[in-house]
Amino acid sequence: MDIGSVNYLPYEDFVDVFGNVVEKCPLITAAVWSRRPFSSLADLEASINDFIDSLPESGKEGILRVHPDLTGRDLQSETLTRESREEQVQAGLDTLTTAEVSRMARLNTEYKDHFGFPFVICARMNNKATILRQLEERLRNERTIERACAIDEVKKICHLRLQGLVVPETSNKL
Ligand SMILES: NC(=O)N[C@H]1NC(=O)NC1=O
Repeated sequence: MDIGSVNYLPYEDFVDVFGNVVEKCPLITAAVWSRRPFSSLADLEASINDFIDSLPESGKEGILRVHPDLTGRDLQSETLTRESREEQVQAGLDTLTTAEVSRMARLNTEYKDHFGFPFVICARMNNKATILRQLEERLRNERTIERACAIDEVKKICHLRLQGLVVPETSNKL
Protein backbone atom coordinates (compact mmCIF):
# COMPACT_ATOMS: atom_id res chain seq x y z
CA MET A 1 0.00 0.00 0.00
CA ASP A 2 1.29 3.51 -0.72
CA ILE A 3 0.75 6.57 1.46
CA GLY A 4 -1.97 7.92 -0.88
CA SER A 5 -4.05 4.77 -0.28
CA VAL A 6 -3.34 4.98 3.46
CA ASN A 7 -4.86 8.47 3.52
CA TYR A 8 -8.09 7.16 1.97
CA LEU A 9 -8.64 4.42 4.58
CA PRO A 10 -11.68 4.81 6.80
CA TYR A 11 -10.66 4.57 10.44
CA GLU A 12 -11.93 0.98 10.85
CA ASP A 13 -9.63 -0.19 8.03
CA PHE A 14 -6.78 2.03 9.21
CA VAL A 15 -6.93 0.41 12.67
CA ASP A 16 -7.23 -3.07 11.09
CA VAL A 17 -4.05 -2.50 9.06
CA PHE A 18 -1.94 -0.47 11.51
CA GLY A 19 -3.47 -1.44 14.89
CA ASN A 20 -0.45 -3.47 16.00
CA VAL A 21 2.45 -1.31 14.77
CA VAL A 22 2.81 -0.54 18.46
CA GLU A 23 2.31 -3.91 20.12
CA LYS A 24 -1.26 -4.35 21.43
CA CYS A 25 -1.89 -0.57 21.31
CA PRO A 26 -4.59 -0.03 18.64
CA LEU A 27 -5.67 3.06 20.60
CA ILE A 28 -2.53 4.84 19.39
CA THR A 29 -3.38 4.02 15.77
CA ALA A 30 -7.00 5.11 16.22
CA ALA A 31 -5.85 8.44 17.70
CA VAL A 32 -3.29 9.09 14.95
CA TRP A 33 -5.90 8.57 12.17
CA SER A 34 -7.17 12.12 12.92
CA ARG A 35 -3.82 13.53 11.80
CA ARG A 36 -4.36 12.54 8.13
CA PRO A 37 -3.44 13.32 5.45
CA PHE A 38 0.10 12.02 5.92
CA SER A 39 2.57 13.43 3.42
CA SER A 40 4.78 10.34 3.60
CA LEU A 41 5.47 7.16 5.53
CA ALA A 42 7.94 9.19 7.63
CA ASP A 43 5.12 11.64 8.43
CA LEU A 44 2.85 8.79 9.61
CA GLU A 45 5.67 7.41 11.73
CA ALA A 46 6.42 10.87 13.18
CA SER A 47 2.72 11.25 14.12
CA ILE A 48 2.83 7.95 16.03
CA ASN A 49 6.07 8.93 17.75
CA ASP A 50 4.69 12.37 18.68
CA PHE A 51 1.62 10.73 20.19
CA ILE A 52 3.81 8.38 22.27
CA ASP A 53 6.01 11.30 23.38
CA SER A 54 2.95 13.29 24.44
CA LEU A 55 1.85 10.59 26.90
CA PRO A 56 2.50 10.96 30.61
CA GLU A 57 5.14 8.62 32.02
CA SER A 58 2.38 6.27 33.29
CA GLY A 59 1.06 5.99 29.70
CA LYS A 60 4.51 5.16 28.37
CA GLU A 61 4.89 2.48 31.05
CA GLY A 62 1.45 1.16 30.01
CA ILE A 63 2.75 0.68 26.45
CA LEU A 64 5.71 -1.27 27.80
CA ARG A 65 3.53 -3.42 30.10
CA VAL A 66 1.46 -4.90 27.26
CA HIS A 67 4.60 -6.23 25.56
CA PRO A 68 5.20 -9.97 25.88
CA ASP A 69 8.38 -11.24 27.54
CA LEU A 70 11.18 -12.33 25.25
CA THR A 71 11.67 -15.69 26.93
CA GLY A 72 11.55 -18.01 23.96
CA ARG A 73 9.00 -20.17 25.76
CA ASP A 74 5.95 -18.17 24.67
CA LEU A 75 7.05 -18.84 21.11
CA GLN A 76 5.57 -22.31 21.51
CA SER A 77 2.51 -21.32 23.50
CA GLU A 78 0.80 -19.39 20.65
CA THR A 79 -0.01 -16.49 22.96
CA LEU A 80 2.07 -14.00 20.97
CA THR A 81 0.83 -11.71 18.22
CA ARG A 82 1.94 -12.81 14.73
CA GLU A 83 4.31 -9.84 14.46
CA SER A 84 5.97 -10.50 17.80
CA ARG A 85 6.43 -14.21 17.08
CA GLU A 86 8.02 -13.51 13.67
CA GLU A 87 10.37 -10.93 15.21
CA GLN A 88 11.46 -13.27 17.98
CA VAL A 89 12.07 -16.08 15.48
CA GLN A 90 14.15 -13.71 13.31
CA ALA A 91 16.31 -12.91 16.32
CA GLY A 92 16.86 -16.64 16.89
CA LEU A 93 14.94 -16.78 20.16
CA ASP A 94 13.31 -20.04 19.07
CA THR A 95 16.75 -21.65 19.14
CA LEU A 96 17.69 -20.87 22.75
CA THR A 97 19.33 -23.70 24.64
CA THR A 98 17.73 -24.82 27.92
CA ALA A 99 20.43 -22.89 29.78
CA GLU A 100 19.74 -19.73 27.74
CA VAL A 101 15.98 -20.04 28.33
CA SER A 102 16.58 -20.22 32.11
CA ARG A 103 19.00 -17.28 32.01
CA MET A 104 16.56 -15.18 29.97
CA ALA A 105 13.66 -16.08 32.30
CA ARG A 106 15.71 -15.24 35.41
CA LEU A 107 16.87 -11.88 34.00
CA ASN A 108 13.38 -11.01 32.74
CA THR A 109 11.92 -11.62 36.21
CA GLU A 110 14.69 -9.60 37.84
CA TYR A 111 14.12 -6.76 35.35
CA LYS A 112 10.33 -6.75 35.87
CA ASP A 113 10.65 -6.87 39.67
CA HIS A 114 13.05 -3.94 39.50
CA PHE A 115 11.31 -1.63 36.98
CA GLY A 116 7.65 -2.74 37.09
CA PHE A 117 7.47 -3.30 33.32
CA PRO A 118 8.92 -5.99 31.03
CA PHE A 119 12.20 -5.73 29.15
CA VAL A 120 11.52 -4.44 25.61
CA ILE A 121 14.04 -4.50 22.77
CA CYS A 122 13.70 -4.47 18.98
CA ALA A 123 14.38 -8.16 18.37
CA ARG A 124 14.95 -7.76 14.62
CA MET A 125 17.83 -5.33 15.21
CA ASN A 126 19.47 -7.87 17.54
CA ASN A 127 20.24 -11.54 18.00
CA LYS A 128 20.02 -13.81 21.02
CA ALA A 129 23.52 -12.90 22.24
CA THR A 130 23.01 -9.12 22.04
CA ILE A 131 19.52 -9.42 23.58
CA LEU A 132 20.88 -11.31 26.60
CA ARG A 133 23.76 -8.85 26.94
CA GLN A 134 21.45 -5.80 26.71
CA LEU A 135 19.10 -7.33 29.26
CA GLU A 136 21.95 -7.70 31.72
CA GLU A 137 23.35 -4.21 31.03
CA ARG A 138 20.05 -2.32 31.04
CA LEU A 139 19.09 -3.86 34.38
CA ARG A 140 21.72 -1.54 35.85
CA ASN A 141 20.17 1.63 34.34
CA GLU A 142 18.52 4.32 36.40
CA ARG A 143 14.71 4.03 36.05
CA THR A 144 14.05 7.23 34.01
CA ILE A 145 16.85 6.42 31.59
CA GLU A 146 15.66 2.84 31.22
CA ARG A 147 12.06 3.86 30.52
CA ALA A 148 13.26 6.22 27.76
CA CYS A 149 15.50 3.50 26.35
CA ALA A 150 12.62 0.98 26.27
CA ILE A 151 10.33 3.52 24.54
CA ASP A 152 13.04 4.08 21.90
CA GLU A 153 12.97 0.32 21.27
CA VAL A 154 9.15 0.44 20.88
CA LYS A 155 9.68 3.11 18.18
CA LYS A 156 12.26 0.93 16.38
CA ILE A 157 9.83 -2.02 16.39
CA CYS A 158 7.11 0.30 15.06
CA HIS A 159 9.47 1.61 12.35
CA LEU A 160 10.15 -1.89 11.01
CA ARG A 161 6.48 -2.93 11.23
CA LEU A 162 5.47 0.19 9.25
CA GLN A 163 8.09 -0.57 6.60
CA GLY A 164 6.40 -3.92 6.07
CA LEU A 165 3.00 -2.28 5.53
CA VAL A 166 3.61 0.89 3.50
CA VAL A 167 5.67 1.19 0.33
CA PRO A 168 8.35 3.85 0.86
CA GLU A 169 7.93 6.85 -1.48
CA THR A 170 11.15 6.23 -3.45
CA SER A 171 10.06 2.76 -4.60
CA ASN A 172 6.67 4.19 -5.69
CA LYS A 173 8.39 5.97 -8.52
CA LEU A 174 9.91 2.81 -9.98
N1 LIG B 1 9.51 -7.76 24.98
C1 LIG B 1 9.79 -7.30 23.74
O1 LIG B 1 10.79 -6.65 23.50
N2 LIG B 1 8.90 -7.60 22.76
C2 LIG B 1 8.98 -7.04 21.46
N3 LIG B 1 10.26 -6.93 20.82
C3 LIG B 1 10.09 -7.19 19.50
O2 LIG B 1 10.96 -7.06 18.63
N4 LIG B 1 8.82 -7.61 19.27
C4 LIG B 1 8.13 -7.65 20.44
O3 LIG B 1 6.98 -8.04 20.63
